[in-house]
Amino acid sequence: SSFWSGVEMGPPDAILGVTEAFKKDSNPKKMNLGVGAYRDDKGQPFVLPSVKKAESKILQQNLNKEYAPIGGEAEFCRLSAVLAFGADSPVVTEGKNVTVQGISGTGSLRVGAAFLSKWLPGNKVVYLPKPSWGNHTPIMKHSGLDVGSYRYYDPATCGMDFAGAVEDIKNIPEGSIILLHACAHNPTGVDPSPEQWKELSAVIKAKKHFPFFDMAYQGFASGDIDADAFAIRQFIADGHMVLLTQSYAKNMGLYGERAGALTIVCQDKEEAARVESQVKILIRPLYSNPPRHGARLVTEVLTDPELHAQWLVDVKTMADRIITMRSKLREGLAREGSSHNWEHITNQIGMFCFTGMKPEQVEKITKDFSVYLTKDGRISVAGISSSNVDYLAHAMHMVTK
Ligand SMILES: Cc1ncc(COP(=O)(O)O)c(CN[C@](O)(C(=O)O)[C@@H](O)C(=O)O)c1O
Repeated sequence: SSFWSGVEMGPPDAILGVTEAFKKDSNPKKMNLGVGAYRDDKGQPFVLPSVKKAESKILQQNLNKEYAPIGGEAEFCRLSAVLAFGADSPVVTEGKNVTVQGISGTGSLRVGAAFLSKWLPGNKVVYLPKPSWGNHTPIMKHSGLDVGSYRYYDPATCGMDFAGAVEDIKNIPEGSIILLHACAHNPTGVDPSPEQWKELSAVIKAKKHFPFFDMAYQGFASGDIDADAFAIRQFIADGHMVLLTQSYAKNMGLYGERAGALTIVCQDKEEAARVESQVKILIRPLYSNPPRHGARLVTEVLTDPELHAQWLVDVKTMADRIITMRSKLREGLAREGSSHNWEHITNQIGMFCFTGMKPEQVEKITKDFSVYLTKDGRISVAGISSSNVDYLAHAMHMVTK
């Protein structure tokens, strides 16, 4: 017998498994609305022009392939902190930030959670919004944290259950970890308003909770880098010490390059030095040091003024196309004669739309129309184009009428 005869077949990933099923479907009208990856209006992956130019500049520099430092290149880390907090933020100007390069958003979340699990003096339970990104729970559990939840989404309105969120956060044991999506909430596309962020900040502060921000979509939600960083900057202004993870998968299209960052805000440089030493001690046995190409691309784009300007255009182009597809889908459903209120399709923001379709309707739209999406009814709006939006509206109408 084999060593592995006891290994059972695991279930396909709830999100990435949808793409596997999509690839097996021979229907020419099939649509993949599963994984949160941007596609242009021809349904093709999009390498940002700013990134392409940065790449050719880098190749001409004949750089070597030496190991990066455990925490990644210092310049990449500095630029990531500036992007998130703003160049004039005291977090950056007073060196209160420990910022290391992570393996995109997922790797940054994993190291951040491991750090909290080992060093946070409070209640080592992280409370996720209900619902949250499917991978958050296993990432947190693998890091040694227990996982709880707080109300966030209201199925009745397909909007935010703000009163429920505040009440739950008030009742969570003092000094717990509250995970917050900085913008473009996944899977619901529902974000707090600026006023609601201010109230959440006050409640979290009053309860001495620890805010853990996951910012995987900065710039990608509204098309404005600074607008999408409102929440994180508000919490800093309100005096919170936060942990932040960033990803360049979406806003720079660096999905497969795995470029991301983890920041832990400290009270001063001395404390930052101690914290950084412990973060490196966690990284070394996990993957030793991060991949360099993606970090070099980010650094080139953010430091070359022409490329930085081009990048702002590129990220706004992506955000605007998604916003346009939301409107076209809603108009298409109205044209189909749907009697439902689909306002949430255009009220929600970012990569995803939480359609409100029930699991049996999701099953039917996949079986009858080869439209692929996750069981929770989430669709990646980026998978919609002007050539398939009417087909989708028809399919959604047929399974929801
Ligand atoms: C809230 C959130 N946080 C972190 C990540 C990690 O992203 P990365 O490690 O690639 O930087 C994602 C990506 N989530 C997906 O877009 C999605 O939900 O489809 C998809 O990329 C994924 O991996 O699931 C995310 O939605």
